[in-house]
Amino acid sequence: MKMGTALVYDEEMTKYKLLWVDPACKIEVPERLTVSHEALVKAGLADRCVAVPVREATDADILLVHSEEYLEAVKKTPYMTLEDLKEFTLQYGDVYFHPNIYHCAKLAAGAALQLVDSVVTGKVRNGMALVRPPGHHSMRSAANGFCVFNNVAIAAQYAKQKYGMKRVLIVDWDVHHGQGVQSCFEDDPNVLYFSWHRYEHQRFWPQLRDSDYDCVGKEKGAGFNINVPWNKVGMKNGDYLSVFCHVLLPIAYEFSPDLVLVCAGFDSAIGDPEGEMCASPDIFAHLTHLLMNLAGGKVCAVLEGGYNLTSLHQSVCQTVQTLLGDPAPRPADLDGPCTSALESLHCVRSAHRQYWSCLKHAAELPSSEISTKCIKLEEEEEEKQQHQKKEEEEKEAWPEPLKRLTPPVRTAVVLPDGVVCPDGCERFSPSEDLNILNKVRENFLKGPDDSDALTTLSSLTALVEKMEKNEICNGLALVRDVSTARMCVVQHAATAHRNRVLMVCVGDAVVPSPGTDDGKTLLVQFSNTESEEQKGKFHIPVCLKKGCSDVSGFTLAVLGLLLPLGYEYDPSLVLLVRTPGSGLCDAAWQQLTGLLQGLAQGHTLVLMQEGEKACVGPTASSLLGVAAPSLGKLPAPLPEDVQALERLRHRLQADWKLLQTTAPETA
Ligand SMILES: CC(O)(O)CCCCCNCCCN
Ligand SMILES: [Zn+2]
Repeated sequence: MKMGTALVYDEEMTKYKLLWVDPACKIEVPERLTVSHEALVKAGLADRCVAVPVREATDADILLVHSEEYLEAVKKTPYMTLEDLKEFTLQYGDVYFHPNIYHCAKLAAGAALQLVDSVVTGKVRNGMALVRPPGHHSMRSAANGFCVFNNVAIAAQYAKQKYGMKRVLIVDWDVHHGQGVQSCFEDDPNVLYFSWHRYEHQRFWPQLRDSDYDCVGKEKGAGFNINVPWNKVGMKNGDYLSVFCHVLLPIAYEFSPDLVLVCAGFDSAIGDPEGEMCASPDIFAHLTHLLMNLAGGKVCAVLEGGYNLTSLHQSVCQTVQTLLGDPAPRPADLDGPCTSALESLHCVRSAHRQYWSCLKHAAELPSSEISTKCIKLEEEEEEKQQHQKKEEEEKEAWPEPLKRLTPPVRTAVVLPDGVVCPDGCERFSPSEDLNILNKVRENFLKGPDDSDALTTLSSLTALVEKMEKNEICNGLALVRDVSTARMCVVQHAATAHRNRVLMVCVGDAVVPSPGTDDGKTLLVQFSNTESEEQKGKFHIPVCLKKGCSDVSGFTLAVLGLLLPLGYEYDPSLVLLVRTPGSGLCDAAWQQLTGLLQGLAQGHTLVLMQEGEKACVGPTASSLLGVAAPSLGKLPAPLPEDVQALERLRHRLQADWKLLQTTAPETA
């Protein structure tokens, strides 16, 4: 499977700027590109990428989205005087022209197409295009919001036309609504457009009614346009992750795209004067990671906005480093979604219930139609506070994202002699560490002669040690006795260090509750056996009617339950245990293994029964960072499973805030 990350950049795109006074446009400066590229170079990330040259988009490329008259009009701008340029600009909103902007706009669109070519032809796995002018606001016949040509919309049409891509997902995490993208694809069921954006009940630019959650697409495209309006500023990492886990990912997996395009705007990060949000730059490592198992990993990120030069370059680095396959940093102290975000979440899920089976049984909008439209009153008086907030914003400070050091060894394996070590992995040699051997001997060995158990268990203990020291990223062990191995790892990890271990068990073997409910271990078990006894906060049995053999139900449980739990729990180690009889297909297993690596800095330890030899290769592939195979278009999950998950989420959300999908009952 092809690895490699493309980086498309050319300094020519820095060679235009605002030539007159216009407060609305002064934030869109050439330095946005130079600081981003220089940061990638300084962090040693640019060198790790495959440099892909830009090209000019041709007329034919541009006409995939824009009208001839618009293109002909823009073609005249290089020859205009300053006065003509000002005149020409007046017909559009919040955008400026420059003698060289037409050239740069062709390069920006061409860069996106070069990126699509590199990814779709398999030259690289994924990539990022650092471009300006941005694109997602430009309309078929109009420039808008610093945008001239709609880079990502052109890329999507290009991918469909040139490569016969059936389904394209566009994720727009820029803090503004990409109305240009929405209008291009709103009746197209082959392009799923997702956007969140600062909205404040239509009071924030571009103040469009069509940016609200109830604009779901038109005619055949109904359901394929997802708008998540932020009606308050100050949204944080927990708000963003909730929307990914409870809206975007379930629908994206059901849609099963052949290609993922990202309108990668970073004005949704903390410090940005436009967004006024509070999400930290490292959240983009997680947002990127969560998309990387879709479309077989074919992810193309194209820069849109981002106006705080510090959070911009930090966010760009977080994104590119994740595309390169480096483990994401731990998501520090996540809060649950705020009330306003929950209202938006609830409204979006209700608006899309009828289109997506993953949402079919999402909480019904009460007859009072909790729309986010009626909360204007209280918003007015809060208006003033927001302005004071703006002043504070200037001094907004946030910690520099932690260095994401990649361990020297990516994947270590503990395998019986007869099993070959998968390519790219490193066989982990048994430990000679005496105190480990003695501890294992006295705690876990039954008979004295159990030498190969001693070898296995001491190797596992040593492996956990090396993961704790970040010398090894992740591991895989094929063991005779999974339950003893599991206890050995949990006991070592939990006592030896101030660890939290997330244990995910897949299969029907009954797993005893972890010793205590002290929170040192969170056990989530997927099976088809209904457990009668009431479990504590840290033991969550997920019962699916057909167990893990039903990919749709399993995927929904992973995305809407396991991931939010995992992010909120924020473990230092993920122990993924597969017991026989899980009925889980390889692709679903690899999706699970891939997604879980967003936690614990990628420290995932997979334990499998010796009999599961056939699963070693696929598991190793995911642990090495290769994207999991696509699950294909997911059929509807069993209604009883969706309802069971809703009930489980409802029961647990008091303890686990990231499981919430509706606002607490307003008094
Ligand atoms: C690519 C992008 O979405 O970031 C462009 C945003 C355009 C914002 C226009 N209004 C600016 C008002 C200045 N206070
Ligand atoms: Zn923006």
